[in-house]
Amino acid sequence: MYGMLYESVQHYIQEEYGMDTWKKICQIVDCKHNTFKTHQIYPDKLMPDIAAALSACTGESFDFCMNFFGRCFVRFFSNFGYDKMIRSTGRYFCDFLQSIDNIHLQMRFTYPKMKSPSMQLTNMDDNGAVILYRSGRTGMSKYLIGQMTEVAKEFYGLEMTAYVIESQNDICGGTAGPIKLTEGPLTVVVKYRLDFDNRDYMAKRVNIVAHPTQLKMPPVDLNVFLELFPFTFVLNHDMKITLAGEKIIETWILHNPGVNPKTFIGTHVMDVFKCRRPKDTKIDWNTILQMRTVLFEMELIRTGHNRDAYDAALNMDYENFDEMSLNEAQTMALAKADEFEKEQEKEQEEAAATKHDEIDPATGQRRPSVGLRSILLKGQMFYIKDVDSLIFLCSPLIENLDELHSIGLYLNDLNPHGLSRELVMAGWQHCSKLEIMFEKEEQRSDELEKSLELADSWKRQGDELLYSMIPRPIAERMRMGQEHVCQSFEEVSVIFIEVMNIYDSGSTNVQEAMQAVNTLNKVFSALDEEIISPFVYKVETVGMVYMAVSGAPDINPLHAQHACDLALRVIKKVKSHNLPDVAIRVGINSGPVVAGVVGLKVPRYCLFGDTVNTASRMESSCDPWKIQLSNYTALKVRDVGYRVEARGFVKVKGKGDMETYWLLEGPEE
Ligand code: HEM
Ligand SMILES: Nc1nc2c(ncn2[C@@H]2O[C@H](COP(=O)(O)OP(=O)(O)OP(=O)(O)O)[C@@H](O)[C@H]2O)c(=O)[nH]1
Repeated sequence: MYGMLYESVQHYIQEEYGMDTWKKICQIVDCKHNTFKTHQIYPDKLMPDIAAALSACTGESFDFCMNFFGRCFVRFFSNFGYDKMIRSTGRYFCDFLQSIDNIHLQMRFTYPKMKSPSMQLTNMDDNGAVILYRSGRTGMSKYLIGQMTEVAKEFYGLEMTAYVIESQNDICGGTAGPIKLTEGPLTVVVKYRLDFDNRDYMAKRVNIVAHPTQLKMPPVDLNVFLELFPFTFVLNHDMKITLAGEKIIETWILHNPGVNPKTFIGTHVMDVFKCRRPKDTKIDWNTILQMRTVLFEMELIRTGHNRDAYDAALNMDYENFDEMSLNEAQTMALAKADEFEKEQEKEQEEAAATKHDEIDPATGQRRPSVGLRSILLKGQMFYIKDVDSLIFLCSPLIENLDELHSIGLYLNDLNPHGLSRELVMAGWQHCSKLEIMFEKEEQRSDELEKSLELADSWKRQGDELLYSMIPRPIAERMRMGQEHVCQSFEEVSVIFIEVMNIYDSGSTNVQEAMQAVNTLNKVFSALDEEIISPFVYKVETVGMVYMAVSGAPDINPLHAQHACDLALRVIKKVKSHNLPDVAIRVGINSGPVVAGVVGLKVPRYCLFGDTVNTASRMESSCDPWKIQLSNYTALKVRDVGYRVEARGFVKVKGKGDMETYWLLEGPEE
């Protein structure tokens, strides 16, 4: 389904439910698109999936969400100026309801691959109407109610309520997916009752009094129609073709070279046509009689595709054929067809031999498939009382000159007054203009996609940098606008790790300094790898000292154990690096601290209090490759299985004699 529908959904979900809800929905439906491209096609199931996700996020029902999306679409397409098109469909809401098919048809140059639904107004009265919706997509039936409700309100000032009278295959679609009971695509058929004030429209219909001169009009000779609409055909009650325009017969011969042209007349319509729209329509007299306001699309069945046989068949003067010579013409046409087939096979072998590219280097376009494309006729079935027949007043649906050629037709085959030519030429110009526009749009949206990705990566890098200076929970609070983030913690464990013998600060040797920086970087990177948030948080590095904390900013009752685990891990890890002469020593102390972000230019998360000073002393008075715990920390972890050894009383600067412990190992695994 085209991106335009998804753009409207994304726009209004973000506007009415917020960006976070939209992000959550994208996560749920695994949608990778930051934006949707208007003219790009996306999976149909995404629409019901997004509705199911919105329903899960908001508690609204699935139907409510699909109805909401339908309303979003109508509100959104005004951005493209389509509201003017809706307003011009007719004075009354019923006029609009009968023009929806046409609206989609007129948009087929802009959305060439559109598979739009078909709508048929089957009944009207003062209080509303009944409309029949057919589509190859599941899950859109409530979407349509939203669209019609919004159009009725926005463009006709009508309050409309709609409900489903009966339906077939109207299942929700989406990833859960329709359970395909039958092979091939499902056709969804839904009949709605629309309740709205329709008195004006009904009154208008009654008041149109035919002018007296119109009352006694002479019947029109059907051949006039066939001249005006050379692709037209007439059907009797058995739905057999009783009359046909010159061009439809010619085209049928062209597409069915071996068949006797005379057989076209008298054949059942469904033996020579496929009904493309409305889907799955029963082609019988009574059904079609009910569908006079519906736009039909009939595709001519073709059995063959060769020009020469056509010329041969066309140049035959069938009028004077008796049965025998008629077969002669057929034989000749078939011989021509065989010849053509052989030529084609030879050409394809040559093409295969010369690595015939699918893409024509001259135009960069895919080479058209050899042979003729079938022709699609669009029109309405009218009942002509005088001859008690149905006439299919139609024109060929041809988008551009390439398509005209691929069907084997020329501009002068198209009826001059039927606007088909103008449409083809306009379509052709429109398409080429559109192609340029699409390319530009593709380019712009690719650039937008790239800049969004770049912005994303910068944001990620910025976040990483920020989180390296400030713990994530603190950064999020500051991002939400919380000013001075300062907190006191009853008890944390502070860890100081010093890298020793790495550099003689008195030395002036640059080489040594460079070497020291490299080694320090290796050791600190190894320490960084052991920091597992939210259990332990890296606070800072000052010179050769690496400071960490457990129990802030995330409260953590096991802070002492996590601090000791970190210490044991880093001793083991740095030892495993076997860096010559390098050693580390670790000091840990537990107690209360105050923590907060200080500084504007380079904000830092800092800890304050005597607990920090003591932890630092535990490190600075520790032996290489050892972990020294304060008395308080040692008693805390000894009770939970950590092996500690009393070091005795240590003279600690600014603290006097302190009883400290060595940490030997963690609890038995
Ligand atoms: C000028 C306005 C409109 C434009 C440009 C437009 C265009 C489209 C496009 C591009 C699609 C997607 C089809 C596909 O990707 O295959 C679509 C689908 C659809 N349109 Fe329209 N449309 C318009 C007005 C309307 C209105 C007014 C209604 C009904 C009140 C309507 C009913 C639908 C429905 C129900 C679908 C869903 C597809 C389905 O059910 O199979 N459209 N339309
Ligand atoms: N890296 C780091 N070290 C700290 C912090 N707070 C205190 N210290 C260290 O803890 C030790 C004890 O601090 P104090 O009791 O204030 O001692 P001081 O007199 O300021 O500093 P010294 O000259 O080392 O005695 C000192 O070595 C400080 O450098 C801190 O937030 N970060």
